Amino acid sequence: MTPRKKLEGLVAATITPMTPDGQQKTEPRSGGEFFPQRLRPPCPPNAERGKRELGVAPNPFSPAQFSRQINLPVIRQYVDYLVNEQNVKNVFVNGTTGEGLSLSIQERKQLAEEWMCQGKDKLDHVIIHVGALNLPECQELARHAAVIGAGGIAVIAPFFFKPTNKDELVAFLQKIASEAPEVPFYYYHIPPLTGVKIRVEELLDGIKAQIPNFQGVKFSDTDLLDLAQCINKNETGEFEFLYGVDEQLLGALAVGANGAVGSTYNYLGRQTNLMLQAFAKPDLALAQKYQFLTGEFLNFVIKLGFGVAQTKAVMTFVSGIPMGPPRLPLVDASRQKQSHD
Ligand SMILES: CC(=O)N[C@@H]([C@@H](O)[C@H](O)[C@H](O)CO)[C@@H](O)CC(=O)C(=O)O
Repeated sequence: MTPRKKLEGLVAATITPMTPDGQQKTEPRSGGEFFPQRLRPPCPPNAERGKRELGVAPNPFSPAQFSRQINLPVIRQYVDYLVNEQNVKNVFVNGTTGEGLSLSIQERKQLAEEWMCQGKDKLDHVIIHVGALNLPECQELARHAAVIGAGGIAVIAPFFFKPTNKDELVAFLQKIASEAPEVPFYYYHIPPLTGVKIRVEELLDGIKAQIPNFQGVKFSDTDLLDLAQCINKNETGEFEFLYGVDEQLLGALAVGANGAVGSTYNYLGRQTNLMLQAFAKPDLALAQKYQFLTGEFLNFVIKLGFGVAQTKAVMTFVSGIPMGPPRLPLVDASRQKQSHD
């Protein structure tokens, strides 16, 4: 087995492209030979995608509104854009930016497969978020991610019935991680959205004994003290800490974050890579300059109301790749603006 390349640097939190009219684009296109033949056919044309999801034939008469809204054919162009234009070679699929929790299980699998397929020989790491509100779905997605050869899986804390302490949270994560024991496992810490505020530093204690494939944390919180304490505990460097608040990445790098996962790396990847280079040099003044640029941009758009819908609009504008509208309950950025006017 070739040793795994360490996950560091930038990871784009991918957007899920959707068609404006709810119709799935079906034009056939070429794809790589990714999946082992015995498991599944390699990158079939999109018309066929979804018909053979783990052997389950979809009902052609069902209102497949939800699965038809995903614009799978643009993923290929998206991969090329990230790699060639933004110099970003890692992706985090089906997370917050990807509206993962608003997609059906089947859609999440299709997207994961598409990213694996189109990213073959182009991307370094494809991490699939497999978190959901119930264990069976998380486990199913974890097994699926393992079958398609994902470079890692990540899980958020469930946020309807919430774990109230570290043991409950670890027990939940363990049941998912053990379904894909060979796949590096990341805890996705995002308390502003989950409301689960269990400190990661606490969670790390003894984690390897319970989750042998535990690989690290996607840390999407502003609590840099918690992050710093995690990194301080990680003396041997066995875990990776990927920071998820793009506007203060430089602070996270200063306390030792290995890299970052975020929405802005879709279109500000090249610029943020320059910040990473300046920080590594070290040229702190230059690194600050880049961080301030991101901060100014985000400060401006956050005041106007910034979220996944706006990320889709910005990415469409910058890359020229049609990302489409978000799925309800999120609404199109232009409509959202109108309703606020
Ligand atoms: C709440 C949220 O969406 N946070 C973003 C950030 O990249 C965020 O968009 C950025 O820092 C701007 O505030 C990421 O942490 C989310 C993310 O990585 C994901 O899509 O899973």
